[in-house]
Amino acid sequence: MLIEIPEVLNADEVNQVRTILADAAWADGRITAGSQSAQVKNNWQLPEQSEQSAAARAVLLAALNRNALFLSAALPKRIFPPLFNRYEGEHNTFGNHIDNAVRHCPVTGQRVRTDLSATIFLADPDSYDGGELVIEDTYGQHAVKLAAGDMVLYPGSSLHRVEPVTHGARVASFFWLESMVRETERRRLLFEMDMAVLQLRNTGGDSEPVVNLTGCYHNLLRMWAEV
Ligand SMILES: O=C(O)CCC(=O)C(=O)O
Ligand SMILES: [Fe+2]
Repeated sequence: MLIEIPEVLNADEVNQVRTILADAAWADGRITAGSQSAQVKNNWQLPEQSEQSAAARAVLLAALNRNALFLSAALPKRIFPPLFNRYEGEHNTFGNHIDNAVRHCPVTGQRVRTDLSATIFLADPDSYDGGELVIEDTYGQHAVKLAAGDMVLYPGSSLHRVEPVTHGARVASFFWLESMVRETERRRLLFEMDMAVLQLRNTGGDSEPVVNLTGCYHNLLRMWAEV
């Protein structure tokens, strides 16, 4: 399941993050790549321990933690501290790869199973050419290029790539998370149920069947969640 979540960051927060990143020292993106993805990775990344990473990350994590759609779709257990990347010049790109299954976080010292991968776009899509995030799933390929502040969430098991950036600069945050519900299909079912219940509540209020359905949602979550 691929989910696009609009305006995770509002315009002020996008500007805040852009200002923080404006005078950051970018490093070779291969600093966090596994041996296979390092062969196809050609971009820039902010060192995860840098002051700017910490400041920009704080803005993002606050925004993620208040976003109901994100919380419902991801059911996060552990969020790997968001990283920042930049594709600019000499046709920066990141070829087909699947993200490492488990990541060790140098900031928290925790291991995170990458059930979900995420990108939050930070540059205006009109300001650069190329740079689509192409994600393959059982329904084919999806090319994703979103407005600044928007996020895409997709299963960590997906083959994906970033198309070459042929003009301008593509700046984004990317990260992984471990979900309380490991299986994509279970998570998807819960998300669809949550959204449907929300719609019913908004249109018809808390009728008895709606209360019962809400109970079913929580009882399924109780059955499947690892916390
Ligand atoms: O830049 C992106 O949108 C994704 C980056 C990516 O796939 C990765 O760093 O593993
Ligand atoms: Fe990736």
